[in-house]
Amino acid sequence: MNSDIERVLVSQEKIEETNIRLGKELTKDYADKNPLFVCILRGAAMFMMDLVKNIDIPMEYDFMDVSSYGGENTSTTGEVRIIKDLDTPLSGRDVVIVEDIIDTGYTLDRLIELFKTRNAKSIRIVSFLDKPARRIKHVHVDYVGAQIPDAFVVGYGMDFDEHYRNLPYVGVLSPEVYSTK
Ligand SMILES: O=P(O)(O)OC[C@H]1O[C@H](OP(=O)(O)OP(=O)(O)O)[C@H](O)[C@@H]1O
Ligand code: HPA
Ligand SMILES: [Mg+2]
Repeated sequence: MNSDIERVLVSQEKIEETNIRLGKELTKDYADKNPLFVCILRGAAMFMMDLVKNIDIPMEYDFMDVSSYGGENTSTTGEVRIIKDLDTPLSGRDVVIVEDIIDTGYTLDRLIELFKTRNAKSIRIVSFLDKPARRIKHVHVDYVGAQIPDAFVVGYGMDFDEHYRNLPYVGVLSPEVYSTK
């Protein structure tokens, strides 16, 4: 295990199981809807690619890049910047927003508001992780992989200062790593 990781929260095995479960639920709920899955870069990229392999219906996907946690920060600024917008029109579409983690809820709150103005037919959220203890903006998360305690986690797409995204599991980052920065 990476020495900067205090403990593993979601193992590779558990990740696989979770993606199979979520894929089945979404396959059932979106049959005949041709949903548009919207991956929120960069954190959700790894989850999205695993998830869609478990979805067995016609569907499309697109990517959007937004950011709120800058550089060496473990807390949000509350300001959500759009770095890359979608290429697909949302009007009349059944949209599924794919996130890696919901923390304060600012990112999702902003995205839901924006997608409503683009006349999406429906908007649902699938997030690999949910950290309810830190929620500021109340957003309803329709599909959740796992709830986690209030700790800064990395791996499986999630970063600290752009590192650790490639870890194949989710782990709690040792506080020494960011307190000595
Ligand atoms: O609920 P919130 O407090 O808004 O936090 C969740 C968001 O923060 C992280 O993204 P970040 O903005 O750090 O960018 P990244 O995905 O490129 O790492 C994470 O991937 C979520 O998108
Ligand atoms: O715990 C976290 N880890 C990485 N990125 C994040 N963005 C919000 N919360 C987190
Ligand atoms: Mg993100």
